[in-house]
Amino acid sequence: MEESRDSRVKRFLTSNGMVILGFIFILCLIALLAVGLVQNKAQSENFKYGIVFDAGSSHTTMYIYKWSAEKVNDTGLVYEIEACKVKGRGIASYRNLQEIPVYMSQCMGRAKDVIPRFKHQETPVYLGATAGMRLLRFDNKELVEKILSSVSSLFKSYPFNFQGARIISDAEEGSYGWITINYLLGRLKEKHSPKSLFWRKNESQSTYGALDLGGASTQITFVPVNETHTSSEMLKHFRLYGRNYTVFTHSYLCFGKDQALLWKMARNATQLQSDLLLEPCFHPGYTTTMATRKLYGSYCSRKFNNLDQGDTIRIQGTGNFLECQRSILELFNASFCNTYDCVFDSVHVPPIWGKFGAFSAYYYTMSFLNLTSEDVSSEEMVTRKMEEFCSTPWAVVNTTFADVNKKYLSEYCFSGTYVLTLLQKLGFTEYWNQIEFLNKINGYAEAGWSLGYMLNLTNMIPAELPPPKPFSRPTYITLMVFFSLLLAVVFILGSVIFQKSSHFWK
Ligand SMILES: O=c1[nH]cnc2c1ncn2[C@@H]1O[C@H](COP(=O)(O)OP(=O)(O)O)[C@@H](O)[C@H]1O
Ligand SMILES: [Ca+2]
Repeated sequence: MEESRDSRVKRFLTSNGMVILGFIFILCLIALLAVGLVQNKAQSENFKYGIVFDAGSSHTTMYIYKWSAEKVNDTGLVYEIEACKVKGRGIASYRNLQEIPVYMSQCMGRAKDVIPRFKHQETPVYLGATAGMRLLRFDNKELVEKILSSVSSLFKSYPFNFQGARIISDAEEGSYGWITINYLLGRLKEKHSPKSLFWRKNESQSTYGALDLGGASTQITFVPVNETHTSSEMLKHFRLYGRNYTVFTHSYLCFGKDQALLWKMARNATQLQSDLLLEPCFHPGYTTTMATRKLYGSYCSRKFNNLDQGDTIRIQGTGNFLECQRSILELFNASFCNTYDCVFDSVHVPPIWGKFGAFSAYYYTMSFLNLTSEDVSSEEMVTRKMEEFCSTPWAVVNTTFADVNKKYLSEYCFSGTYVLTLLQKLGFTEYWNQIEFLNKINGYAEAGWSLGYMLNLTNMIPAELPPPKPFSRPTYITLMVFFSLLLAVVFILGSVIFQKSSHFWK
């Protein structure tokens, strides 16, 4: 009786001890998993940063990009955390070089605040200048060098890793814009299906063409269906994520919207008998004056210089869409064309096909005019809107859009008509519904050449596709948890059975 009570107590203690042990074992496993997860999360938060100054003809913008160091070779994972508009005009318009660092340093100060201090030294800074500086280079190479070296010495005085300030080429501007949008839209990398343990390729996705409209130049870049009839200078070859791409890219200097307007007005002003220019692309009732030095001062408008004119001309809007479009059409000289796929400026653009992303001033203009929606699927709809908008008196436009920047507002009739005409000339008449007007893509970053430029210079897009991991991260974690729990159950069961069997043998 005494003995049996003793053995019951012993058995009770042993079996409960096993339970407690098993419990501790499970707790340890859970703790291990939790530590593993937290550890991996901390690793993925090892971020990198990059700074690109887009020195356009009208203004400069500083973009700060951030990405996870772990996922460096994936696609669509870099995002823009800051877009700082540098105060003042484009860098090519400064004659007093002391002014440039004053404005630039405000954005550089912002970069110092936004990027953690311990990352400053490893963060690259690039400045790329576009058509404004290309135009200035025709007139004054020395001044171009001075501007770039003034910017460079400012950047060198900051704790970042300065990588250079230069004018990017036409082809770079077009190609990097194309890379940016296709990277952000996830069009460069084949997607793998996570449903299958065996990775398989989805059908290959086609890329988007890129349309960039600036103030001084405009670019079109896309993969042509057939490149055999295209001049090899306009074709660029890339190998990205294991695939070869041949893109057609062309930049039209002077066909940016600011230079086109100046050029058009200078052309019309040559026929003036007085100092009054009637301008159909401005709203009725809109008046302004312009220094002839400015009107004829650009490389693009200079050939119309009329020496007989005084210091200023008066400009008065008439708000006539048809007249406006007619005067814009005169800029597109097709006299060298001899085949159907030929457009302005004697450049042969291959036939348009596939989807296109239109950004920068294409987007700003069409978004103001409410013409970016998918419902606006034809050229006629845009034409009707422009006819109505251009004929609206300036007083009405001005009060309706009281909070819109006056310079942009006064030019939206011209800009909208110009966008319409330019797209017609590029061959989009039948393909209007193939165009998507893009600004910030999927919330990651603004469309433009600057992200593509940084991706290229930091080697973030590998030529070859990295071999895929056998399991996706969620599958990996699920399997780990499952096997750990199985292990625990087996261990506990084993212990219990062992315990029971040892009693049996006693
Ligand atoms: O809010 C806006 N509304 C209309 N146009 C804009 C707005 N913001 C910028 N722009 C225009 O976008 C264009 C940007 O051109 P950019 O300065 O990049 O020249 P580039 O690319 O030819 O060197 C300019 O024509 C500028 O006036
Ligand atoms: Ca630009």
